[in-house]
Amino acid sequence: MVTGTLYGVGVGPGAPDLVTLRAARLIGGAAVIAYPTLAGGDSFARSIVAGMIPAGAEEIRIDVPMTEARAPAQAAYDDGAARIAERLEAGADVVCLCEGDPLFYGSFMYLMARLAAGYRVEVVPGVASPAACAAAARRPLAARNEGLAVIPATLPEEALEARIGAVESAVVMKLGRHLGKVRRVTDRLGLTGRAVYVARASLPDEVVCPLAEAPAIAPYFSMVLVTRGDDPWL
Ligand SMILES: C[C@@]1(CC(=O)O)C2=NC(=C\c3[nH]c(c(CCC(=O)O)c3CC(=O)O)Cc3[nH]c(c(CC(=O)O)c3CCC(=O)O)/C=C3\N/C(=C\2)[C@@H](CCC(=O)O)[C@]3(C)CC(=O)O)/[C@H]1CCC(=O)O
Ligand SMILES: C[S@@+](CC[C@H](N)C(=O)[O-])C[C@H]1O[C@@H](n2cnc3c(N)ncnc32)[C@H](O)[C@@H]1O
Repeated sequence: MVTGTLYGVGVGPGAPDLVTLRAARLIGGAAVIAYPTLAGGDSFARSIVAGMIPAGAEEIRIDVPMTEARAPAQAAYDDGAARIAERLEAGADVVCLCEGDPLFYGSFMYLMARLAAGYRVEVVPGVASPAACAAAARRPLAARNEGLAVIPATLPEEALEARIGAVESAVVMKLGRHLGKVRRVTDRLGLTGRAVYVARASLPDEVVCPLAEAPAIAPYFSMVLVTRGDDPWL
């Protein structure tokens, strides 16, 4: 029997009308859908495309412990990949949902690493969150000869300072409880005044404000955009 195809489908940053036509077509025709969930809770990725999932589609929930320790998440991906492989072996295609873009800090890459040697894999890119945050803030990410660094706020404070201090423009992701640390760093670098905070871009409760006015603890789906020097796009 011919085995099924694994699709890694980006569903964008939150607004359902930022889902690509290709993603919508695959989700709308899916018999088996897989997605990551957090501590038994709901899936953000699934909520974005809930209106596109066919009634009666089989759903594979992969409960990923989002902890700093790698081993629990790895065990969850092992288990999820095994359940997906069963369906692929039976000839079914599996559509795996991923918030934003699947290969940009996305959970899908860990499933792909486990399944790509044995099965056909196709990846559908999605609107990645830095693009959505730049749009929300009406702020270019990079221009002309500028570089743009993508920096996780989960790094230790000294590493964060070295990296933000070394680049022209940065998007600092994964804020959550790390926001205070990021603000201390931009204060020391004299960049707080050039930094914008964006939370839940493209969703109805989106927030855009100067970093100085951001809450002390941010939601996980938020980031800071930093540019230094003169605005090169002027
Ligand atoms: C450890 C930690 C640090 C870090 O972010 O690196 C981390 N997630 C943390 C927190 C957290 N994550 C999420 C919320 C809910 C917010 C809410 O619902 O409001 C919260 C907040 C909370 O728990 O309170 C949701 C979430 N996370 C990812 C997706 C899927 C996606 O976006 O694709 C979704 C949406 C799922 C959905 O669709 O519903 C993906 C990833 N998150 C990872 C790690 C990697 C997986 C682990 C691994 O494989 O090791 C991976 C794959 C990215 C990677 O590999 O980098 C950090 C621990 C706490 C801390 O340190 O503050
Ligand atoms: C695990 S990464 C996933 C990134 C995703 N695959 C993408 O392409 O954007 C999660 C981080 O993406 C950022 N993020 C995702 N969606 C967002 C949104 N709608 N608004 C603001 N930040 C978002 C946040 O910094 C969050 O901590």
